[in-house]
Amino acid sequence: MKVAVVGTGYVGLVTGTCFAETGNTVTCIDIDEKKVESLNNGKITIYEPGLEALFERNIKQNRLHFTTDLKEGIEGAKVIFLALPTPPGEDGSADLKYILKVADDLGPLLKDYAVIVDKSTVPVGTAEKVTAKIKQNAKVDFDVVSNPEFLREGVAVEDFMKPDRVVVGTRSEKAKKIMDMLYAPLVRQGNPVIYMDEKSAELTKYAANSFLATKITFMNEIANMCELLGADVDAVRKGVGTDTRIGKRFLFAGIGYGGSCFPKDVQALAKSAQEVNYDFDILNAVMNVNDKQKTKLIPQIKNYFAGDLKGKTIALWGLSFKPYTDDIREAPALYNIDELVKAGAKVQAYDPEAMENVKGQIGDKIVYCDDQYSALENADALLIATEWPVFRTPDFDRVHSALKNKVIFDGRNLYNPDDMGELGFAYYSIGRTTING
Ligand SMILES: NC(=O)C1=CN([C@@H]2O[C@H](COP(=O)(O)OP(=O)(O)OC[C@H]3O[C@@H](n4cnc5c(N)ncnc54)[C@H](O)[C@@H]3O)[C@@H](O)[C@H]2O)C=CC1
Ligand SMILES: O=C(O)[C@H]1O[C@H](OP(=O)(O)OP(=O)(O)OC[C@H]2O[C@@H](n3ccc(=O)[nH]c3=O)[C@H](O)[C@@H]2O)[C@H](O)[C@@H](O)[C@@H]1O
Repeated sequence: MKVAVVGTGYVGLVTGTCFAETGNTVTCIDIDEKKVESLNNGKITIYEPGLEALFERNIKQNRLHFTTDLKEGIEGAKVIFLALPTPPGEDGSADLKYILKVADDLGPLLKDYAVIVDKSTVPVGTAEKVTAKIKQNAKVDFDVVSNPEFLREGVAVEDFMKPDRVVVGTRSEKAKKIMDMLYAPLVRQGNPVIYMDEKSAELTKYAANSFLATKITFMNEIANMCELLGADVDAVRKGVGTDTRIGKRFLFAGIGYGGSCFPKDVQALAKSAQEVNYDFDILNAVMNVNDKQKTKLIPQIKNYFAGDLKGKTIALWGLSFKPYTDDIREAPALYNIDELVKAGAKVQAYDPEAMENVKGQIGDKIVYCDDQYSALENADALLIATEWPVFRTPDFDRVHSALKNKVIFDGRNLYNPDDMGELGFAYYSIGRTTING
């Protein structure tokens, strides 16, 4: 099948590459000329494990193409995905300007029936809006389908190729048949394509992300209680997670959720609720708790240094919002950097993949180090913000001898507190015993 993907970012590039891998001929379209030039030169534009090999293979086999020209890109396409940004607008609601602009552009360009697919995360009613926009100028029949994406960055290829489920919102039998054909290779192992109306599909995406953000936040509050009551959040996590009604995943306490989606989608759902005069109280609490949680270790760091961080150097391990990605959108690390620098500290950071992106965003506000140990040179303390595997079993002797004060503030609960005590560290983590050193 011929497929077009408009917007070649995280979701668009993964969608395009994976559908090429299942035999379709795919053209990805983007307005970012530099991005398209790089992709056309065979240079992948995002770090995503496993994607590069598929990208290279499908380019070589002539199934994957890139262009900045929408008209050329959608030529002959039976399915046109919209994988465009939906950032928060000034009031927190999802800004649909990118989607509606492309919908406007698409109308006059359609030559034959096509299924236009909203892959972006969009509020309820967007499929209707996109339909109306395209209809203004379209001379042919078309359907607009909502097909939200549930992939996680860092495991995007696996999530895309073996989805738990695929949600498709459409009431058109014609569109349904085409979507069935496209997704058949991905749901072969028995995970379903769930069909529903467009509005329910749109809401499903916000419900899923908001529920997961709530689950994490609930555990973060339990962790905060653990600290006050002398309990251990890891034990509690195991104790509750083995109940299959609760499930083991997304119960890890830490310095809050970040990323390009949970923060914006929780906010957008809260805004949608407001628009229909509904007080979605839980979501407001989730946002408030997460805001506080991100910098939860800062008062403890300040306290350790008797309230004064002026002239102190803090080593920071991890900048991306989670491991296996170079994405720094809403990364808790950035909020901690702000607080530390504001308090007069110098930050020396290392991240396996995200340093270029951070440099692009905050420049020389911090020092960028070649590896995790250089970040410790002359540092007064170590703060861990992202659970990259390389931080899990470091050479603790090296860490110990490099740090001026033998203290670790661990925002991702990487180590066992007792072990840290035995190794001679003071150790602060989330929802567990503090080792005062
Ligand atoms: N990043 C993720 O893990 C996930 C994101 N989503 C949703 O998918 C959507 C896209 O997200 P990302 O891929 O992360 O965004 P992104 O920002 O990485 O990529 C969007 C791309 O669209 C391009 N673009 C903007 N206007 C355009 C136009 N008129 N024509 C062609 N291209 C245009 C941009 O240049 C950019 O390359 C959002 O709604 C997001 O909420 C959903 C699931 C997962
Ligand atoms: O809509 C989206 O963009 C995507 O958002 C999330 O995926 P992603 O943001 O890539 O990453 P997650 O693995 O969900 O992690 C999000 C944040 O939650 C944090 N987290 C996650 C799990 C956990 O137990 N504890 C926890 O603090 C992570 O550190 C990270 O900051 C969802 O998991 C995807 O299903 C969804 O498609």
